[in-house]
Amino acid sequence: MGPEGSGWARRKVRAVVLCPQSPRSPPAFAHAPILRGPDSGRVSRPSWARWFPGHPGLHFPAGLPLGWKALLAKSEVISFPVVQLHLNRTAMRASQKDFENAMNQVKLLKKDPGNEVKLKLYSLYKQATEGPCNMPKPGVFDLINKAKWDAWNALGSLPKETARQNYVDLVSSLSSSLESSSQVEPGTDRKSTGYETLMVTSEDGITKIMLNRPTKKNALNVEMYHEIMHALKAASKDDSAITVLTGNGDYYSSGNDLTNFTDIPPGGVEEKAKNGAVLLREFVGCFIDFPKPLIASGQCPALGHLPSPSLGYSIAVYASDRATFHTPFSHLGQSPEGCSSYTFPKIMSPAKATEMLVFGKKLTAGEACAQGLVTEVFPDSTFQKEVWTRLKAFAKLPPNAMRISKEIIRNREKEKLHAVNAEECSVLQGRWLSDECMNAVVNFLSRKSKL
Ligand SMILES: CCCCC/C=C/C(=O)SCCNC(=O)CCNC(=O)[C@H](O)C(C)(C)COP(=O)(O)OP(=O)(O)OC[C@H]1O[C@@H](n2cnc3c(N)ncnc32)[C@H](O)[C@@H]1OP(=O)(O)O
Repeated sequence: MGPEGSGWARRKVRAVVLCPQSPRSPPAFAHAPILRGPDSGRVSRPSWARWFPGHPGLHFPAGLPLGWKALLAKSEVISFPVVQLHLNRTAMRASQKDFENAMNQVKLLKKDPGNEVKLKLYSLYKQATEGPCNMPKPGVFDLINKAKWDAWNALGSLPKETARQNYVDLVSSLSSSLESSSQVEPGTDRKSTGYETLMVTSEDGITKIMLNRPTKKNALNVEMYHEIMHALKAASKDDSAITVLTGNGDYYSSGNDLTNFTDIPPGGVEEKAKNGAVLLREFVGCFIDFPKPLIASGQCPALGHLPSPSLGYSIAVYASDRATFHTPFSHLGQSPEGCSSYTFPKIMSPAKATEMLVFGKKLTAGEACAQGLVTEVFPDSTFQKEVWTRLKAFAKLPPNAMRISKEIIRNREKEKLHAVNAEECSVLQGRWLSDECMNAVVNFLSRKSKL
């Protein structure tokens, strides 16, 4: 079926990829060339699409290793429909109808999302409907209109369709975070800090960093990696006593966003793998160096690599009896990261760590607690109440004493952890260039596999 076929129109859209090079950079798709979609007018084309063969004007990038070339060439012959399907689904973006639905959803929000979010909604709405800011700048004393103008103007030349998609995504995350009371922890809507992929709040001596891409199961796209690092650095300097890491929605996290693999820079996949290793090393380094008590609070399944740093370096891990812990590195043709190759065998036992890290065994919260990875498990129904009562009590303890105690517990290991992190990232850099990894990613993206 061709791109204009009705099957295309009915398929769901996949996430588009962000570019890893610059911290807090705008999404790569904001600058991508344009394709025409069946029901959404002009839609941006994912930058990775040009590396897939079989489409007019698509070619192999310079520096593509033989293994990948062979695989891509093979997919041209035997799996062309898969690649075609994926391109099409990605190319389709939020339709006018999705946008209108989102506008109606905003009116139905039961809680005020706060001024910062409202400004974001306003600016995305204006950009989506009128394009770049076209109003004269209000005077300095016209505070409200000036704030609105600033927010809209800050979107620069973001394409209308990207603004429309971002608006729909934002409303969707707001709906799930503000409306789902069982998932929302105290303090969630008190302070929004302008992050795209996180909700960060600070209250009662506790800074809470909540992963906030519930529709993508909190998969870590490149922006989220940078935002988590930014939030951790800010939390290490703020006046809170403890920091809590948690996830919004029905997954704590689904690990690395596998679409990260599809945004190939001009230097080819080798440059991509190198950038990924640099990013991961810096990301894990932030956890190693984080000076305050860090508590991971997981009510839901955690998958992939966020569990590794969270489990390895948190001073405490609280889980509900619904949570599971899964590090399926081999399934994805990858290898352990987040220092899990060092911390897991120490915390659990080499044999149990092998089951988890090599064979990808998924642990229930109870099993993870019995293995020492999780501090305590609570019933799902009372999880939030019990954990937050405890956290609030911890946050009243003298902060300097807690910081110094953490330091003395962890500092002897710091150098070792940084060395392990560097080694793991270097091994992973090689794995990302392997056919095993490429196959696993293609299988997920083409919907042939899930974990
Ligand atoms: C800097 C580099 C670091 C490298 C080291 C990292 C290693 C890892 O993290 S390994 C782990 C990678 N993660 C995965 O392989 C998980 C893949 N996801 C799944 O298997 C499933 O999505 C699921 C089991 C997590 C949930 O299944 P289900 O409840 O059926 O939900 P959907 O599959 O429909 O997911 C909804 C939506 O979210 C997208 N999504 C989920 N996880 C990811 C992901 N990791 N990467 C990209 N996208 C993800 C999924 O594609 C769906 O999107 P839409 O189709 O657009 O609705």
